[in-house]
Amino acid sequence: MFDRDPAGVRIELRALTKHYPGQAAPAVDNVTLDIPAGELVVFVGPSGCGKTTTMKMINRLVEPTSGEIHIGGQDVLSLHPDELRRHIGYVIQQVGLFPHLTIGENVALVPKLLGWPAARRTERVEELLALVNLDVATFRDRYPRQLSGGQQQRVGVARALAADPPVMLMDEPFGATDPITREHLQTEFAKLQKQLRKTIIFVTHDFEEAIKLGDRIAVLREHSHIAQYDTPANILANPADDYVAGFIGQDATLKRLALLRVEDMPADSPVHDPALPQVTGDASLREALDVMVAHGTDRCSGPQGVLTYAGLCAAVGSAPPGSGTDAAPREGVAAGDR
Ligand SMILES: Nc1ncnc2c1ncn2[C@@H]1O[C@H](COP(=O)(O)OP(=O)(O)OP(=O)(O)O)[C@@H](O)[C@H]1O
Repeated sequence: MFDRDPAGVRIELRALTKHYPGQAAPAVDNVTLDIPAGELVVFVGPSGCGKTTTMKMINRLVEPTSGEIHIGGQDVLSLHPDELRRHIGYVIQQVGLFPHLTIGENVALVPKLLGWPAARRTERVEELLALVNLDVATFRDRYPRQLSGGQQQRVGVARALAADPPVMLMDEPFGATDPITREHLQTEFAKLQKQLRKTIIFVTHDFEEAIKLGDRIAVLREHSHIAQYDTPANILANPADDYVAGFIGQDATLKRLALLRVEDMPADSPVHDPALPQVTGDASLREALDVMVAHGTDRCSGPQGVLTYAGLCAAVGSAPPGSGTDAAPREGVAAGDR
């Protein structure tokens, strides 16, 4: 099996097609895509374009009509589907926790199927609940209905990671949670993936979520045709066509600022200034801009030095309003764009 290395393996889709019986057109038509080992690739596209069908062919919940799928060089269609699915983590919007099993039992489901001894399962449950920020003593013996939606989603992620699969498929995993919980789960999950480096395919309708989480984004049209497949920064800077630009919306510059970190910027002046509004090194440039706007100033200080509004503009290749020097943000420009 391809999971000897839990750190992620390459996935290759070759001319993958699904034609559901009785349908006039294929749901997925001739899709070829390479997903590099250890990367998180997001499928974004309108409802019905074939995102879920494409994903479900990878763990064979849907059987392809034609084409090939290789995971870690192994031909997926030659494997037994049940056996295959035990080695691929799967997280869905409806979570799918068993209501009559405790949280601990839910998380240990696949390890139990794989025949792990009880002591190893217990240890793994403790490790995983800690990993997704759930207190073991509080949650292990509760039932799913005793958890909030966000907590249940965390359990869903822990369960998918239980057998340390190199591949995870995630279908709108945070889609059913309220916006604040959702943002929190996204931030936690981004940190987790930095550490784990699984190969992940993540389906969403939400372009902001795609930008925040994706190493790469596949923007899909009808029949899963690929409109653009690139890093978030490249898609924001150079959308392939009007269709992709339509997904990005009006505020591409703000989205690009959200991708860049203060610590990755050359400071305009490399001396920390305690008198200015402060930002942390891991804050995004969008957060730095928010701090400037909130304080009505065109500069703030990170640990490595001073950042200016003109510097932020230069980082995303746009000219500051006014003269091109350190002009203060026009009132309403940043805030009104959101
Ligand atoms: N079991 C099925 N039988 C017949 N047609 C199906 C089946 N499942 C999906 N389809 C059709 O295939 C197309 C793609 O569906 P799919 O669920 O893959 O899209 P999606 O992009 O994931 O949509 P959404 O974002 O709304 O979940 C749609 O036209 C859908 O109606």
